[in-house]
Amino acid sequence: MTATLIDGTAFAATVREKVAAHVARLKEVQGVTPGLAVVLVGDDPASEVYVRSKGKQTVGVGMNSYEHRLPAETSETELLDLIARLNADKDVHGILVQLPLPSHLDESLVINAIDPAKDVDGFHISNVGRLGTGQKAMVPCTPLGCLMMLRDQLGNLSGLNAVVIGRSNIVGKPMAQLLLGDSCTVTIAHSRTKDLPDVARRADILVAAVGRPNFVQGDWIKPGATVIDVGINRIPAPEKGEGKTRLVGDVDFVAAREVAGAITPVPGGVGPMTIACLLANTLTACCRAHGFAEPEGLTA
Ligand SMILES: NC(=O)C1=CN([C@@H]2O[C@H](COP(=O)(O)OP(=O)(O)OC[C@H]3O[C@@H](n4cnc5c(N)ncnc54)[C@H](OP(=O)(O)O)[C@@H]3O)[C@@H](O)[C@H]2O)C=CC1
Ligand SMILES: Nc1nc(=O)c2c([nH]1)NC[C@@H]1CN(c3ccc(C(=O)N[C@@H](CCC(=O)O)C(=O)O)cc3)C=[N+]21
Repeated sequence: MTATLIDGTAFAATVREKVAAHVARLKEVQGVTPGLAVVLVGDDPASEVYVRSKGKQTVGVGMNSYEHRLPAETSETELLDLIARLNADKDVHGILVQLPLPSHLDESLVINAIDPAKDVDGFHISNVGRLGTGQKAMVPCTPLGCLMMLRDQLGNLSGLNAVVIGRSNIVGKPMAQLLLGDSCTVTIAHSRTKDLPDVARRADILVAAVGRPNFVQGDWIKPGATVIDVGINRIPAPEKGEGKTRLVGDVDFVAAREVAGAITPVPGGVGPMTIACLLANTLTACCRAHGFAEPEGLTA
């Protein structure tokens, strides 16, 4: 059996359409345009690409995009000053500080300086606590996108065994919280997990967020399982020419698609959904800030 491909590119386009329709209504009825500020410190080329793509898509759904590019040697005080200004700016409903930050800047300190109501990444300690206690939160974009695809694919997730490989604050942990929120039986695996292949084989839902190319093997997958590949790994692709690279996930896709029931590809899976969910979160933050009705189907 060959697995169903979960088309993240197409799904993300439907999310953006919903966001765009809601934004158009807000502008017409309320005279309010949601705004997203993205802050990039330094000139990491991969981050450059993502930030540009975010800016384009933000404008594409009718929202305002504010890009702030700061030099790598920006001081913590300068960055905190900018965040304070964005917190106070009523035209800015969402703030995203692109990670990783240069090593002289304290990531937790910077993230926790963002107004939690504008924290569209969902990384602020108050949003993390809210998610963990089942209170209304801003939910991290990547796990939110994964949850949307899982609900669409499987309907009700209740009672399913979910295994998340990876325990980072930005993907693994919030993913586990969301799956628990949908009443899955959740296991979080990581680099110290014993017998990882056996743990993975129990999963009806397997989420790989490891950061190692083709790490999850075909025979780690329970036949019929739904596999979500979060990994974005750039590897050499000499077949495309000297010095060329290509993107692969954390799952050995060719082997896995023969065993899984459904699987997300890389590229074209979780990545596009992450950006679509960032736009959805900005719209949600704008609606909450103004006391407007929230969009349906775009939150956890
Ligand atoms: N598609 C998207 O939108 C996004 C994709 N990503 C991608 O997802 C991947 C994960 O990102 P992120 O969570 O930030 O990564 P981190 O490096 O922060 O976390 C990786 C996790 O994988 C675990 N791990 C590493 N090696 C092994 C191993 N041999 N066996 C089991 N577990 C292991 C680590 O365990 P331990 O904690 O024990 O060290 C850690 O918990 C990356 O490829 C990243 O590029 C990230 C964000 C968004
Ligand atoms: N504060 C913050 N929030 C983030 O959400 C955040 C971040 N920092 N730092 C970096 C990671 C990574 N990330 C991705 C987003 C989109 C794609 C994406 O669209 N990928 C395309 C391919 C893009 C390409 O070709 O390079 C795909 O998978 O199809 C990938 C990765 C968000 N991150």
